[in-house]
Amino acid sequence: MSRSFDAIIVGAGQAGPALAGRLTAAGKTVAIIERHLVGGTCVNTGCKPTKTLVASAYAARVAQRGGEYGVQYAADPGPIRFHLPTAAARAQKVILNSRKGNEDWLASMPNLTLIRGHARFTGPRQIEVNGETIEAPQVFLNVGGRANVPDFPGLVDVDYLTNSTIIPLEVLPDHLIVVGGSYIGLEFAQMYRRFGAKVTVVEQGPRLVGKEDEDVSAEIRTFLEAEGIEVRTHACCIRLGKRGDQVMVGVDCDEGAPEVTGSHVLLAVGRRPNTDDLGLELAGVAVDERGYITVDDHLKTTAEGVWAMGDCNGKGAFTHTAWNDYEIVAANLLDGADRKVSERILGYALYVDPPLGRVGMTEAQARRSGRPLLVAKRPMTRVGRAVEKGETWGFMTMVADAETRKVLGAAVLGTGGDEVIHGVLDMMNAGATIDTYQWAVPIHPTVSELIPTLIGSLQPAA
Ligand SMILES: Cc1cc2nc3c(=O)[nH]c(=O)nc-3n(C[C@H](O)[C@H](O)[C@H](O)COP(=O)(O)OP(=O)(O)OC[C@H]3O[C@@H](n4cnc5c(N)ncnc54)[C@H](O)[C@@H]3O)c2cc1C
Ligand SMILES: NC(=O)c1ccc[n+]([C@@H]2O[C@H](COP(=O)([O-])OP(=O)(O)OC[C@H]3O[C@@H](n4cnc5c(N)ncnc54)[C@H](O)[C@@H]3O)[C@@H](O)[C@H]2O)c1
Repeated sequence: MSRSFDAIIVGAGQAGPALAGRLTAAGKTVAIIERHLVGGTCVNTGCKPTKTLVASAYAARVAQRGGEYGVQYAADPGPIRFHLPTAAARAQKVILNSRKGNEDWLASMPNLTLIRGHARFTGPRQIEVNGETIEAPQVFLNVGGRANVPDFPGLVDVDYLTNSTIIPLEVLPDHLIVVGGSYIGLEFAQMYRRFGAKVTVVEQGPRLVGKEDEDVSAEIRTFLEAEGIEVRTHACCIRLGKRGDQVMVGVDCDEGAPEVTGSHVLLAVGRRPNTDDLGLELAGVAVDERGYITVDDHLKTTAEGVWAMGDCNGKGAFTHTAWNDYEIVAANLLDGADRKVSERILGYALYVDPPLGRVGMTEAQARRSGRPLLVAKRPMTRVGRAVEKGETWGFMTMVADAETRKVLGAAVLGTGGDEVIHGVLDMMNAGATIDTYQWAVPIHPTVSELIPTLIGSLQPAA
C-alpha cells in the first residue's frame, strides 16, 4: 500500500504540529507521523512537567522559610513534610491537558492525517511507516532527541533514572545522585533537595553549568550548597555498581571520597538526536559527527525537498528555538519571506531558584571576540524588590560593544530572572542601543527597574 501527500512531517513535538497547521490552512494535504506521544519532549518529559515540579519545590521552600516572613501555625505542625505523589499527580495533569490540547489541535486541521508509528526513509522523500510507504515532494523532520546514556562501566547492573523516568516518581529517594551538573541535572537536583531528599551532584567539568560565565557557576554552586546539596566537580571515570540495595557512583574526583552511594541515580549528561534510526542515508540527508542533521540557514538539509527543525538540527536545544524553526520554515515557504536561523538572538533560562535568565553572549564569549567592551554587574542585594521578597541570591550582568553601543549579552541570576531578561532580549531584537534603554522609565518596585541602572554603570572592560 502507498499513499501520497503534499507534505510529510516526522515528529509531533514543538515545530511539527504548528507547521502542519500552516500547511493545511494553505490547502495542502499533510501526513504527520508520531511514534510515541504527541507533544514530544517538552510536553511529556521536559519543560512542562519539570517546571510544574519546580513550582512544587518552590512552594515547599517558601513553606520551610515561612517563619522568616511571619507565617505561624495555630498548632506546632512539626517539620514540613512533602507529599511527592501529589506533586507527581499535578505534573501528570499538566502533561495530559497539554498533550490533549495538542491532539485536539491536530484533529481540528483539515486534510491532516496523523499516523502513529515509527517513520524511516526508504528513498528520497519516501518514508515507510507501519509497513506502508508514503511519499511527498516536501518532508519536514522534527524528530527531537533523547537522554544521552553513555556506556558507563557497571551501568547494566544498576537501575538508573533519566528525565523521562524520574518525572512520574512517587517514592522520594533517600539520596539522589545526579550525574551531570548542567540544565537538566541542576533543575532536578534542587527540586529533589526541596522535596526532602539528600542530593549529590557529580559533574565531570571543573564547575557547574560550564557554558555560563564563571561567576554564574560559582553563585549557583553557593546557593545550592547552602540548601544542603553536595557538589562534586572534576568527577572523571564515572562508573556504577550495586552496594546492597544501594547504587554506587564512582567519581574519582581530585578530592573527596572516590565513591558516592545513594538510593537512586539520575543521568543528566546531555541529549542525543533521534537520527540514528531514520534511514537518513537512503534519503541523502547528511548528519554531523554527533548525529545532528546538517542544515543551511533556511533549515534545508542536504537532500532536495527535506527540512529539519528543532533539537535534531543542533541549531538550538529549546522549545522556543524549535518553535522559531517552524516560524522560519513557514515564513519562507508560505509567506515569501527570507528568514534565517542565523538572525536569531538566543535567550534562555535555567529554572533553578533563583532562576538564571540569559541572552546573547557570555562575558567570556564577548572577550574572545576581541571587541572593545563595556561591562557591568549588580548584586541582587542591591535590588530593592529582591530585598523586599527576601530573595537576594544572585546578580545581574551585562556586556555591550563599546563602539556600536549595543548589548552583546546579559545574565539575570536572581528572583524573576527568567522574566526580567526579556527586557534586554526585546531591546536586542529591536536593535536599540544602550543609550535608548537608559532613558526608559521602568516600574517601581521591580527587578527590571535596575536594568537601566545597570546600563548606567557600564564601564570599559579591564
Ligand atoms: C528535562 C528537560 C527539561 C527541559 N526544559 C526546558 C525548558 O524549560 N525550556 C525550554 O525551552 N526547553 C526545555 N527543554 C528542551 C525542550 O524540551 C526541547 O528543546 C524541545 O522539546 C524540542 O522540541 P522538538 O520539536 O525539536 O523535539 P521533541 O519535542 O523531542 O519532539 C520530537 C518528536 O518526534 C518523535 N519522533 C522521533 N523520531 C521519530 C520517528 N522516526 N518517527 C516518528 N516520530 C518520531 C518523538 O517521539 C517526539 O514526539 C527541556 C528538555 C528536557 C529533557
Ligand atoms: N531550562 C531549560 O530551558 C532547559 C532545562 C533542561 C534542559 N534543557 C535543554 O536540554 C539540553 C540538555 O541538558 P543537559 O543538562 O542534559 O545537557 P548539557 O549538555 O547542558 O550538560 C551535560 C552536563 O553533563 C556533564 N557530563 C557529561 N558527561 C559526564 C560524565 N561522564 N560524568 C559527569 N558529568 C558529565 C557535562 O560536563 C555537562 O555539564 C540543554 O542543552 C538544554 O537546551 C533546557
